[in-house]
Amino acid sequence: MKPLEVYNLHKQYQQGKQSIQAISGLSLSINAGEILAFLGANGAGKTTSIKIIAGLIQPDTGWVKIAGCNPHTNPQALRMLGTVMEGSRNLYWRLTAEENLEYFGVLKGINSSKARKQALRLLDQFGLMHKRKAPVKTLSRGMQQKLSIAVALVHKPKLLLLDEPTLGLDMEASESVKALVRQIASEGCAILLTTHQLDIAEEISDRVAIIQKGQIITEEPTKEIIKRFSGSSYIIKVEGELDLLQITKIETLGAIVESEQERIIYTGTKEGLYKVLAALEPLAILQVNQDKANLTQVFLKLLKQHSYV
Ligand SMILES: Nc1ncnc2c1ncn2[C@@H]1O[C@H](COP(=O)(O)OP(=O)(O)OP(=O)(O)O)[C@@H](O)[C@H]1O
Repeated sequence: MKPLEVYNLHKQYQQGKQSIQAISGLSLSINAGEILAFLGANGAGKTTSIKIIAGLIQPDTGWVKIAGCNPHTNPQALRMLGTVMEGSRNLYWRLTAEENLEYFGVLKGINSSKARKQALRLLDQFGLMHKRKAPVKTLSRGMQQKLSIAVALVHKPKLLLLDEPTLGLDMEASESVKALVRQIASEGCAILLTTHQLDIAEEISDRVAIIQKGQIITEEPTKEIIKRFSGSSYIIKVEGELDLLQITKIETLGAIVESEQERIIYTGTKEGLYKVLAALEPLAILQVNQDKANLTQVFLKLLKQHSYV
């Protein structure tokens, strides 16, 4: 049974006389231990989808199952769900870090002695033990964010909805939250990550789903999508100067010599690349790098392609 299955969701909002189709036929699923980055431009339909998954709003048609339970018909589903939404922290500011964890644990249906044990385990795992007795309002933003995630995990959910986990955090806090997110996934929790920080999504997600105008336009493993969009250009650096004959030879093969940057660019097949490298002999080849796309480029290209469809 998958931690999350979403099938054919549709949702329309009514605004006066105008109807807005926020979601049209959205389906996706996440396996245990997997991080799915759910990406889309402003207004694409991410929040609406997440609110439906969290049982907060009803879809017009379609269904959601969290570990086999539908959150719209079976409240048990919410026991298997943890949510960290940006902007609305799931914490009580006057309570201490430990009290927050215990309180939310009990609220999610675990008994108080288990909640206490879980609280201590999470405080330790999240590096917050020294702030155990500190009221939340006195914690730094990074610590509050870590505690928010810990609180969402206190009842050991199968699925974690994580919205903008590193927004506004400094480098160190951001690194630590990223490592924790990966660790949580490696312990078996499925994570639905929404973020506009595409470098973070690229770094920590296993799979990417891109939504545009309420529809998924792409869903594939992060590494594969990057590979698919990475160019067939190679950047070659050699030791020493090229002579005129070599320059003519490699230019005939389609390479471009960028003398100022002391590099050669070749766009083409691997076989073509080998011919260029052979033409450079006897100079020593210092490096050959393939031009690699990043998720931001992929995302922008896909949105552009699909806006003409
Ligand atoms: N309560 C509402 N009433 C009317 N329209 C709404 C409502 N909530 C969202 N919408 C509209 O539905 C569409 C999808 O919005 P949604 O908030 O789901 O997008 P989003 O991808 O989360 O955007 P963002 O990245 O800006 O948060 C938008 O056109 C939005 O204006």
